[in-house]
Amino acid sequence: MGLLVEGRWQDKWYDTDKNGGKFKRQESQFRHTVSDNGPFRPESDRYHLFLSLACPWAHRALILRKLKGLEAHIDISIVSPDMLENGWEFSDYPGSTGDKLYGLDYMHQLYTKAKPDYTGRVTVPVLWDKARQTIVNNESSEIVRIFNSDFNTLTDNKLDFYPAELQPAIDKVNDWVYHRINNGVYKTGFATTQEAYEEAFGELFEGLDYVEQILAEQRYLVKGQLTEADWRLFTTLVRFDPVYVGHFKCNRQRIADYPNLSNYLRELYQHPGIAETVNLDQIKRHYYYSHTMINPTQVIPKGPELDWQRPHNRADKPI
Ligand SMILES: N[C@@H](CCC(=O)N[C@@H](CS)C(=O)NCC(=O)O)C(=O)O
Repeated sequence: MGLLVEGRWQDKWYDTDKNGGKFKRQESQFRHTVSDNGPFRPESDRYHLFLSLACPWAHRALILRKLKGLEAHIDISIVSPDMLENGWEFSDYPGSTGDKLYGLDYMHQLYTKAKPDYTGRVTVPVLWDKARQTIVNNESSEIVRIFNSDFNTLTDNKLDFYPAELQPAIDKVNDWVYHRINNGVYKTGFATTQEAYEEAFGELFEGLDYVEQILAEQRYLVKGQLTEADWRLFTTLVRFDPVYVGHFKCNRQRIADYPNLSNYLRELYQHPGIAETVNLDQIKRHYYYSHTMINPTQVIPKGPELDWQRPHNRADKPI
């Protein structure tokens, strides 16, 4: 685990000391978009997605690629689940691919290929442009939107997970789901003081309790329509019982203990194409093996037993 400073790799863990033990996530730095009139045009086989199957942020992008029929147009490279002193690396771990474009050993080499003096964290996902040999975007919330709409002329896939009329409602939900839940599990797990842990823990479970209430009344997070807000929540929910409960000490209760959330999780998991984007082995391996300051033995728990293929009751909801 580390970061690049003026293009040189440094092995350093997150510094929580200056924030009273609190984990603060950095802003992503490559923020271009794909459009008909900019430098990054929507073209088949021009872009490549670098991702980790373990990472919830990368998982959103993988899901949208699948749902929007982009697999034939945008190929992927999957890093190793192990993120240790060299950060994300490429290997032949089962389910990973190696770097299909350049045969690099480490993800940080891709960042310096794009920007030789880059300073910052080396994160996934990365949307890469093969034509210009640079990073288009490394912010998953934006990659999700690029996939949702910017390749429609190529795919003719009109599914819309961010429809104009629902955007204000989706933005509102995303905002608190991000702070309390998606990033909330990290704030809880990476806290290095009791106070910071308890604050994040409280906000996380308030957030989950609130979602449980919403899902008692409607099928999805925004007005009974499946949107990006649901996929963004899904990637955290699917990691919750196998990893966050134990590894990140998010243990007031499991998703399995929430009737609505657990049915909702199963519905999303059973959505066509989604189960194959979930690699539980890599998910568990990444967190338990890479975060050595939380789990120095690197022992990976065997459980829990999960059955997300069981029937769900979500079709009964009025909206
Ligand atoms: N805001 C970014 C965050 C991505 C992110 O933090 N990914 C994690 C993996 S789950 C990562 O690559 N961490 C490496 C690091 O922070 O050095 C996004 O959503 O794309």
